[in-house]
Amino acid sequence: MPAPPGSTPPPAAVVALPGGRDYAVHFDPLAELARHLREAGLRGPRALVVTDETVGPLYLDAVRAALGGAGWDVEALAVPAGEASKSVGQWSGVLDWALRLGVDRQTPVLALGGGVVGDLAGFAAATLLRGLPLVHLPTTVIAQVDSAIGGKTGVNHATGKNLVGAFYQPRFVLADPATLQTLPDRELRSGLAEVVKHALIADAALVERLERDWDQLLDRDEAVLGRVVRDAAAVKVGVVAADEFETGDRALLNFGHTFGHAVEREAGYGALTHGEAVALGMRAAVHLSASLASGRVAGVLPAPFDRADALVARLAPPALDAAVSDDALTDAMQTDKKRTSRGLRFVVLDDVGRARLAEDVPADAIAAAWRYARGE
Ligand SMILES: NC(=O)c1ccc[n+]([C@@H]2O[C@H](COP(=O)([O-])OP(=O)(O)OC[C@H]3O[C@@H](n4cnc5c(N)ncnc54)[C@H](O)[C@@H]3O)[C@@H](O)[C@H]2O)c1
Ligand SMILES: O=C(O)C(=O)C[C@@H](O)[C@H](O)[C@H](O)COP(=O)(O)O
Ligand SMILES: [Zn+2]
Repeated sequence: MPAPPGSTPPPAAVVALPGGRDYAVHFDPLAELARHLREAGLRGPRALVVTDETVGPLYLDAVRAALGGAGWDVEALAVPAGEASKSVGQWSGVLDWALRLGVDRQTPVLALGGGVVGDLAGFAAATLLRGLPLVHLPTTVIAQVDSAIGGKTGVNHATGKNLVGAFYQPRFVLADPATLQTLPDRELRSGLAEVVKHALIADAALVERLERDWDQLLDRDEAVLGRVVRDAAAVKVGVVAADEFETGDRALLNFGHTFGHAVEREAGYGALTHGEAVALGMRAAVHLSASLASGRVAGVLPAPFDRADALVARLAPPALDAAVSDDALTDAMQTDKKRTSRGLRFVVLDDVGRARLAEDVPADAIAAAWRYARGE
């Protein structure tokens, strides 16, 4: 939420990283972009904006206005909106465009949009001239609480989700809360899936507030949505600062994703939103958590998993396509990046607000989790 005139905006969250790579996550209007670039030591004068064909018409003028007066020379590229743009082909297209413009290592890449633009532009920034300065300007809930923070960049491959990419941290993140007001309802709900994920794995107090304030969130009450987005982003900031390269607890951010990424691949990238697939995946993962805690689970889940399940149900995940078999989905999970030589690893809940990794998960528990996600 923008700070009222005359008041001091709340301090930014800082992702603390070794090697002088700390960066801030600002919740501030896009109009403040030139100041944040200056304060981060970025001077240009040229800036490359990568956006998509939906977000560009909504917010590119605001970015141009913010930068134009401060002497920046802005070049912009809009890719088609949607998950299909997270492809090797689009990544290569961004490289072609940037190299044609004759960029140098002082040219920042500004990713204006949701997680698709952030992951794609971030990977282009990571690979152009072996690294151009990257700034995220996230405009979806998913991007403001999750994808713009933490440095995972990349694109999808037919073999699996996000299989081509790099860890590459931004110089800063500038999330304008006002941009969330133009999100379609489907995308708002989709973004709340990652919010619910952050709450379930690490923040029991946030679970309680989500349960209490859900209707106001769906109504986009600025104060309620603004606070929830900040708190969910804070979970990500903390996890990334503790484990940048996912050698330990960062894997917990993958709650619901082992199942969810398989759903995205089997449905065809873009058929479901990432958040919808993660919501379905969390339904399966909550069931798996209950199975591992209490053996075979029939009917209503035992406490505390019933509570986690009820929160996930508020996301109203779509039905899993009956034409896609559970075996196909289980096969698709084999490309998961958390896999080790011992097999798949799943993120499960021990309690609401507490998660862990589970190995050696029995095949029948996975099959039962898929059936539960289908509502069987
Ligand atoms: N890197 C990470 O850590 C990370 C974390 C979570 C998700 N992701 C990735 O992010 C992607 C999903 O992100 P997403 O949900 O933001 O998808 P997205 O970028 O496709 O955006 C969703 C839709 O909303 C539109 N849109 C964006 N901002 C808007 C606004 N303010 N007003 C109106 N329309 C707007 C977009 O054009 C698009 O059609 C997935 O590819 C997922 O794998 C990455
Ligand atoms: O930042 C992370 O770490 C996450 O796992 C966040 C996830 O929400 C996100 O979807 C991520 O891209 C998944 O990562 P992957 O390594 O499993 O592809
Ligand atoms: Zn995700």
